Amino acid sequence: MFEDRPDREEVVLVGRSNVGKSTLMRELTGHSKFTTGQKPGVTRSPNHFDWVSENFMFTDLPGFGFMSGVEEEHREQIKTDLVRYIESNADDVLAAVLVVDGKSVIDIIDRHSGPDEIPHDVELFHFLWDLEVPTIVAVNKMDKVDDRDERLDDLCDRLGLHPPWKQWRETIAPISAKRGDIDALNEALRTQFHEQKRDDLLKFVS
Ligand SMILES: Nc1nc2c(ncn2[C@@H]2O[C@H](COP(=O)(O)OP(=O)(O)OP(=O)(O)O)[C@@H](O)[C@H]2O)c(=O)[nH]1
Repeated sequence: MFEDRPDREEVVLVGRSNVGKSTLMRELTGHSKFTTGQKPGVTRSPNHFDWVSENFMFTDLPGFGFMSGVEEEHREQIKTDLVRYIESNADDVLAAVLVVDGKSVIDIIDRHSGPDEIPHDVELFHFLWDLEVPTIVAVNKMDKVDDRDERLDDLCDRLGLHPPWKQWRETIAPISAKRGDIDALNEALRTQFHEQKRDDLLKFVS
């Protein structure tokens, strides 16, 4: 299990290994001390960092899904830990950012879809929604994608959101963390927070 969770509200980052979570964390927080690299599965335990302008922190949770050289049993353990972490902290989790690789996500989802199999990304997305954690899918590495709209519409379709993707801008955020192009994600986070604050206020007055 993960330990030492600071008592603060947080935005959690989840996603398969090598989708660019550490690169994105660096962009979001301005911190430079993240391990990035080609080796899948580099991130192993949660990293907590403050967002520059807001009073909450980002938590980078370990990579899950396919990790070469990591046994199935260990991968399952990582996934179980991730699920437990979110379940037990759901009240303090302001939002979740599910990071996917825009170039490969559709292929990966389609390869793992079957009568007895739900792809990890899709499973996690629904799991977060069921927990009522506002969830944003950060579609990273868009600099490598040519058919942008088509790809994003396909992703909506796989996640059970009606295309076109443009009507889901508070949920689908195409970005390129490596190029520092994360405006769509910042915008989606702001929208989610405003909606949440409004809901809290409505609860308060009703
Ligand atoms: N083309 C492109 N490459 C990117 C982008 N973001 C990250 N990368 C590259 O993707 C690779 C993985 O990035 P990381 O940030 O280490 O990925 P991670 O998800 O933290 O990986 P784990 O630690 O395994 O969970 C690195 O080679 C990055 O340079 C992007 O927006 N575009």
